[in-house]
Amino acid sequence: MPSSAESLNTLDISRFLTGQSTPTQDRALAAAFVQLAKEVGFFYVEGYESVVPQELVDEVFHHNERFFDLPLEKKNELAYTSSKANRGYLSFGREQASLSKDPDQIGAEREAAKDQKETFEIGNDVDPVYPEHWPREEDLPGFKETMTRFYVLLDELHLRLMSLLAISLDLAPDFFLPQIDGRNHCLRLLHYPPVPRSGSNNRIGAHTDFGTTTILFQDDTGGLEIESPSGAFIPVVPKPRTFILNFGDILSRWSNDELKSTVHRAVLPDLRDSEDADGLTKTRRSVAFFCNPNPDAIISCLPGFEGPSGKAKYEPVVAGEYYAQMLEAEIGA
Ligand SMILES: O=C(O)CCC(=O)C(=O)O
Ligand SMILES: [Fe+2]
Repeated sequence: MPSSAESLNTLDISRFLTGQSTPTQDRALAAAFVQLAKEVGFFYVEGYESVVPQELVDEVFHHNERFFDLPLEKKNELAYTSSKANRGYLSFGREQASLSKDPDQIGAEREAAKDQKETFEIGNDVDPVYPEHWPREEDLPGFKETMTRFYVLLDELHLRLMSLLAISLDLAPDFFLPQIDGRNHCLRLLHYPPVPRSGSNNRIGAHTDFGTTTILFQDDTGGLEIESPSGAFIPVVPKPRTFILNFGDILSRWSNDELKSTVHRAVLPDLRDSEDADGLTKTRRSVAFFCNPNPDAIISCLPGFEGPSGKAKYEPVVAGEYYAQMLEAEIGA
């Protein structure tokens, strides 16, 4: 685990994505990927543009701004209805990110230091049960088209990242495919508005993510932090043309806790001379893609992760049921 942000590693996946690397180079990249997943659980990734063009990432951030600038009534028309659907607008205070799974405890944390954020969640747009909460085209021209394109390309990126994990385990690159090919992911736009520095420092409370991996793009404001084993929080400073990759609880469970689902949070950014004249912090925006297995995937200890005892720590679990429980605790039914 690094002691400072500068030492968080960066993996370049460009040659792997474009098929220019040799199998030996792919194995070396896969080994580095898994080592970082085991030791830190958080790193920067560069060289993704052959799959996800940077102009598209910029366009998504532009839409993030336009979306949250909509009048509150418009956003409320798109309100998040249930954690089962997991789609729509989550207004300030609705979700409290937490390490606890106990609704009373989470409620107490919300009272003490509410998450100062609003978010918009987008699913796979072809779900037969839960329709998407798209804004009207006349309100946000191009929004749906951009987000749909981004979602599909990030799904592709997730499949490639999981194939690196398979390669590192000496499994066929498509080993995970039958359990992750259902596009069961959540694309989340986040907006942390300016708030007075005199209040709570919390933007999103300390938590782990739930799924396989999270692909996270952040603007240049700063404030994201990860917890080191000593309990100290380390800043993850913004780095242009990278995303941050971290691992979620399901992958951690799948790997018998070998791959780390690292605790992280966002706090108010450091004070800079050029801002804060009005006593308010700078706005922060980020875009997270929470990758999940298919809802019916059975998560039981992967080959190669049984450890010296040869025993799995956890009973098998159905991915969709596990995920639903986690979401319900943080957001409510
Ligand atoms: O905004 C960020 O950088 C982190 C967001 C996050 O951790 C989450 O939504 O789970
Ligand atoms: Fe998170």
